[in-house]
Amino acid sequence: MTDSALISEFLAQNALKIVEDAVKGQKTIATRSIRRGDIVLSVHPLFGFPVRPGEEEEEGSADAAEDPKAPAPVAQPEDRCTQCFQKLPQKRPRCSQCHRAQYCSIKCLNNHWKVRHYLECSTSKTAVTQQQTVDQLARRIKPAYRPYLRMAIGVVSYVERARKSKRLPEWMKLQIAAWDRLVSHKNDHPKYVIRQYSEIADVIISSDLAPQWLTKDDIVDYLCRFGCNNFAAFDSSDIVQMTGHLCSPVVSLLFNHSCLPNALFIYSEADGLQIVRALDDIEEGEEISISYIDGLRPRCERQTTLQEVYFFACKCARCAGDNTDRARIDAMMDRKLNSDEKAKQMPHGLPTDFAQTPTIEPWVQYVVKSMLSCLNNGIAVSDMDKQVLGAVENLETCDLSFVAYRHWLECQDDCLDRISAGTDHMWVWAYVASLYVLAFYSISYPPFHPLVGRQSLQCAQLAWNALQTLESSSCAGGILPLNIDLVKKMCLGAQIVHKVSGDPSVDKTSAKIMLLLEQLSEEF
Ligand SMILES: C[S@@+](CC[C@H](N)C(=O)[O-])C[C@H]1O[C@@H](n2cnc3c(N)ncnc32)[C@H](O)[C@@H]1O
Repeated sequence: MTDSALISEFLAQNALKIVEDAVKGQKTIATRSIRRGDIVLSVHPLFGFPVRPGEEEEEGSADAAEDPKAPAPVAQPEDRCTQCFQKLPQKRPRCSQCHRAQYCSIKCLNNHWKVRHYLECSTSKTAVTQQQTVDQLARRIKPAYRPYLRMAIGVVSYVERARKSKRLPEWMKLQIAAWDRLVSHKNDHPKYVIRQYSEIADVIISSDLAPQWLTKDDIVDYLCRFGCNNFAAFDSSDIVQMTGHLCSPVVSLLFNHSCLPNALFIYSEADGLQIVRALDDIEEGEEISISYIDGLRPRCERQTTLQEVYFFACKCARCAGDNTDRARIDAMMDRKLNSDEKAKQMPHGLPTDFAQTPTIEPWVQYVVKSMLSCLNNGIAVSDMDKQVLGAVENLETCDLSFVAYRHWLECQDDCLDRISAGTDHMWVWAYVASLYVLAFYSISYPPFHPLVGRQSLQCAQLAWNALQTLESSSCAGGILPLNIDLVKKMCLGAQIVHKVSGDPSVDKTSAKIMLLLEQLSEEF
């Protein structure tokens, strides 16, 4: 089957269609209506590997490469599972053939073998030598670019395999066909990035890992493609902690970016699949989009990253500055604060008098309540705008800025630390801090984003703790910004949202809190 036929067949199987787009190159539309939470597609990434300590510095950092002639440092042991990228336990099964691949469980070992390791596993001696070569080569590259070197070597080995053998699994043929069609934006990358890519290319060419047919230009082109098409794998339980690097050309090829996307990609650790799920109902003919960056970032930051890394000016509804609540909030977050304003807007940290009744700014309460009631009723975000807009109208004059929000995030950590010290009212403050985060999440992410659900559940858990400690210290529940109905709604919100990410543990926890709240409300 030709490359085009492979891709067309995959699209047809998943009820998707690629169409040309004057601005974005091409885009993918649904050829059937898709329900919120449905899987749009799932595919094995072409290549992926866990993050390594010390290789996560910002791109362009001044960190120098190590002197390759210097004595080799004690080898940094891989501390993550080759399949799921989770931290390895003390007892870690290894592949009995190459002894190199390590896993957190026999299940991961078996899954990895069945899907790809049977193809790449070589004798223990060859595998160790190859790994040592890659590690040695990596020392000649700045830490931030080492994942690029590993990725280029990995992709080259798969392309080489495809050239030599026609008997590859279908998913791999599909991924390689898609890799060939990825945009590279070769002429758009800044000179200093191309210089780094050239250095990596030189290092690979000079090694015995480079096949004969590979030129330096090929490698630079591969690195450009990887630079604007790569994915991070996140821990599926919190979707925040980065666990690995993935190269999944099919997903890159198909989905454009939106700061308010209608789909989300997740790395499903158990089976090593990259899964794209609908975050909202998607109509037949509608474009399916994902977010390349964290939607929590303010508009100016998002636009800069999208321009510098992906080479386009984002004109999605959220960025276009239309008259919605989200656009207003973005405008507020973008506002440059002079130092006087900063001082005025910074909350002074958490009060030390914990017996004092905490206050939540009305707009935060309003945004949270509106969002949760929309979640409960399954209302679309466009209708939610009308409700939230009233609260957001006041934002321009409100004291809270993005700077303050960041500060609140720190306060939240601070709060959680202090909770362990055992002060009863700290739970209330932790709840307040987490409400601020929920308000920002609910205006920055699509309403059914798993992070919104997780945060709702955290608020509910903190509220439950607060209610309990207040009850035991005989404080009147009424004076608090704690309302049992609101907390129940949060649990429900969390349940609904988590149906989208398919995490059953959230359902269980929220059902338990709901039950406890029922008992508590009878006592009040
Ligand atoms: C991962 S590819 C997506 C597929 C791409 N549209 C194509 O035609 O091959 C990423 C590239 O698509 C384009 N792109 C993605 N989202 C876009 C958007 N919202 N607006 C304009 N261009 C976009 C940019 O050129 C970006 O570097």
